[in-house]
Amino acid sequence: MTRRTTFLNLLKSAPLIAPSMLKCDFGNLHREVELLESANVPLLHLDVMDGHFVPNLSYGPMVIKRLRELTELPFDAHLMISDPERYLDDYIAAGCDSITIHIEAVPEPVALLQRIRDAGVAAGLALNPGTPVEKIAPALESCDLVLVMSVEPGFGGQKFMPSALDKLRELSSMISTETLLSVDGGIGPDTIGSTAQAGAKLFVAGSSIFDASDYREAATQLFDAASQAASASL
Ligand SMILES: O=C(CO)[C@H](O)[C@H](O)COP(=O)(O)O
Repeated sequence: MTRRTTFLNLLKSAPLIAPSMLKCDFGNLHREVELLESANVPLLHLDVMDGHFVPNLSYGPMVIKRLRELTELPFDAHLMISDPERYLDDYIAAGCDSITIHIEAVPEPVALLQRIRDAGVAAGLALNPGTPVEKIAPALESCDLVLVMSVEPGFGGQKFMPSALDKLRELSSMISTETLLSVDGGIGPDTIGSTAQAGAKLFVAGSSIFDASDYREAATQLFDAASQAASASL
């Protein structure tokens, strides 16, 4: 079984709440991972920023490799970087289970998505708030995951942009049922329901988990809100 197959199997347990490891306490990574495992989250979302594609820097493959030694939770890596093809092998070797690149960084992404799949890793494509869905349409068959940004990428703690809802609705009618539709930015108890109704299955949550005193309670609240909204829209 490849990492890609295991990652895609997660879809069966949707809604999936993915803590965004941009907002964690980097001085206590081991403790943070333990707390997230006790919170029963199904995966971790790793925000990789290069200070060039986005105006912020986070962490790279060395930190991810060390994190990999701390947990068996699947890693959903979101590369907010220019020239991802240059660094791809490092993220594969670091133990990522899915790797998402940005259409704004790779306007012709099919070959790179295929390279990710050939490495046995799930391939994802993200689009920024200002990018229309048509830009990624030709590449959708090469995607295991599609990530709709509901804030401008770069920082946690921003306000959810409702324009993401139309994109989620449009994409859910375009992708296969085996593709994970993901949303990232400003996801909390008040916003997750509308994104679940619009078709999202994987919800990246930073502030709404890491600013809470009890990660388990926060993740459960998000899971329940997404489940209720998803079943109400059936
Ligand atoms: O990719 C990101 C920012 O580029 C983060 O994943 C995202 O913003 C999560 O943080 P929050 O839930 O606080 O919005």
